Amino acid sequence: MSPRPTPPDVDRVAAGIAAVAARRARAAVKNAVATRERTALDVAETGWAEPESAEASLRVRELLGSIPSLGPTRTARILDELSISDKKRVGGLGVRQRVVLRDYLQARAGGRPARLTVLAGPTAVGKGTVSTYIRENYPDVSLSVSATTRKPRPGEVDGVHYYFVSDAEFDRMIAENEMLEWAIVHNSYRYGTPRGPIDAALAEGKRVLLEIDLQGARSVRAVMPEALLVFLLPPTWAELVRRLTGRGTEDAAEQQRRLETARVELAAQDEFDAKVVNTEVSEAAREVVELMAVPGA
Ligand SMILES: Nc1ncnc2c1ncn2[C@@H]1O[C@H](COP(=O)(O)OP(=O)(O)OP(=O)(O)O)[C@@H](O)[C@H]1O
Ligand SMILES: Nc1nc2c(ncn2[C@@H]2O[C@H](COP(=O)(O)O)[C@@H](O)[C@H]2O)c(=O)[nH]1
Repeated sequence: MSPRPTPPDVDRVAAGIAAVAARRARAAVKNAVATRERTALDVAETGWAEPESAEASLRVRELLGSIPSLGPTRTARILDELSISDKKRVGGLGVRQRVVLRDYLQARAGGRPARLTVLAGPTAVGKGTVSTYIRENYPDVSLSVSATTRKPRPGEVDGVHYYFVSDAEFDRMIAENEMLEWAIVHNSYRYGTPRGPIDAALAEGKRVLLEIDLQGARSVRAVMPEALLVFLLPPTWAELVRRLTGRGTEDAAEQQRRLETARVELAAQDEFDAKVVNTEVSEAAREVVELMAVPGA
C-alpha cells in the first residue's frame, strides 16, 4: 500500500485532481486546439503542471481517504453521495462524476464551487421549456430572470419569464453596471442577466441556472471561469426546425434568421463543459440538475 501523503501534499494533490477533473470534464467535449488552450489555462490557474497519468490511476477512494479528517466511513458516504463507485479510478470517471468531484474538492479546498450553471443552445431547442421544468420541479435551483427589450409573448409574465424593460431602462442597467452580461440576440432585441439577484443567491449558497445565448455564455465564462457551461442539443436538425415552426411565435423571416444563428451556435457546442440532448424534457432537466449538483458542499 502506498504511504499517505503529508498534509501539504494532500492540498496539492486535491487541487491538482480538481484541476485535472475540471480539465477532463471540459476536454471530453473540446476539439484539439481548444483543449490545449484550456489545459494551459488550468495550469496557469492552479499551478499544477504534472502530467495527468499518475493521478488518473489513483482510485477516488484513495484520493479522498488521503485528506485529513476523512476516514473510511466518511469517504464511503461521500462516494455514495457523489454516486461514484468504491472501485472507480480518477481516470475512469464520467463527465458528471468529474464535475461533482471537482466541485466537492473545490468546496473542501475553500474555493468557490461551480454553483453557477449556464444553459445555452440553439433557438427552439427547448431551453425555456427545460428551464421552466427545472423551476417547477427543482425548487432548490434558482433561475435567473433576464431583462429584455422585446415585448412579452402571450402568457409571459413580467418578473417571471423576463423583466420586460424599455430601451432606456436597459441602457440605464448597463450604465450602472447592473448586468453580469448582455447581448443583442438574433440581431434584434437586447437581453441581459441582472447581476444583483445572482450575487445574492450565490452568497446564500444556492445553485443558480442562467438560460442565455451563446454570446452570453462566452461572456459569463470570461468573468466567472468556474461556471459550468451546458449546451442543450436537439435530437436532430429536423426536430429543431419542427419545434421552431411548431412554436409559431416568429414569422417566417424571423424563423429563417434564427435558424441561421442556430447553425453558428451548433458549431460552437464543443466550447461547452457538457452536452445534454433534449429528447424528453423531464430527462433533459434531470441531466442538467445532476450536472449542477454539489453534494455535501
Ligand atoms: N423535448 C421536447 N420534445 C418536444 N417538444 C419540445 C421539447 N422541448 C421543447 N419543446 C417544444 O419546442 C418549442 C421550443 O421550445 P422553447 O421555447 O423552450 O425553446 P428555446 O430554446 O427556449 O427557444 P428560444 O431560444 O428561441 O427562446 C416549444 O414549442 C416547446 O414546447
Ligand atoms: N445573452 C443573453 N441571452 C439571453 C438572455 N435571456 C435570454 N437569452 C436568449 O435570448 C434568446 C431568445 O429568447 P426568446 O425568449 O426571445 O425566444 C434565447 O436564445 C435565450 O437563451 C440573457 O440574459 N442574456
